[in-house]
Amino acid sequence: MPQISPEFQNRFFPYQLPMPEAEVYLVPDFISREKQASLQEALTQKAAWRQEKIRMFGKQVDQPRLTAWYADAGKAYTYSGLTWEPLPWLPELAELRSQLEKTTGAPFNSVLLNLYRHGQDSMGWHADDEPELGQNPIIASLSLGQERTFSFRHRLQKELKNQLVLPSGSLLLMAGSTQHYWHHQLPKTTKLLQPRINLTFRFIY
Ligand SMILES: O=C(O)CCC(=O)C(=O)O
Ligand SMILES: [Fe+2]
Repeated sequence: MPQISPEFQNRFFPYQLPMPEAEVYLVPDFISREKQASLQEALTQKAAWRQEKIRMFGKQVDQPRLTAWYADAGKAYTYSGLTWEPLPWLPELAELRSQLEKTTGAPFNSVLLNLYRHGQDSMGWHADDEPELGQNPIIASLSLGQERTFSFRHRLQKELKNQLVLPSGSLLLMAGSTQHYWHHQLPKTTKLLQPRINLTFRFIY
């Protein structure tokens, strides 16, 4: 099972969130200030954004965000009931992957991109616990652009919650038993917001 390195755990200990039965780090400025805007621009232009549908109350409706999925050849992934065929890595994504692998000591072979166009784009409560992610998945989630609120809620003790703001350039790393015990979401807001790109790097078996 892939593990995050003791070097990462020591170096980023101050950034670990105080959540029981979880291992979550929020590292601000993981992507340098100079790189954030150009990366967001490049990915907005070049990523193969798709408008996927979801079934809601028996109807097909647009997912409230655009998505794109890149992975090593031969990997297929089922996500919210959709099966994805991987696209070859863009150079920008390959570079982020190697930066993440170097820093965390963990391997990543896929990345899901989410584009939240405005405050009404969102992602509902879920855990990243699909079987192909394995027992204790390590999910490295990068944010670019508009800062957004992100929340955690314990799956058994519903009163245990944590709400954070994900700034541009930040890394949210979820590891250990986080996905077993916690759900997370990116809620809608009525505030007028600029676009945000989220990249979640994963390892698929
Ligand atoms: O946009 C985010 O920060 C959350 C994305 C997420 O949870 C996911 O892709 O599974
Ligand atoms: Fe997620």
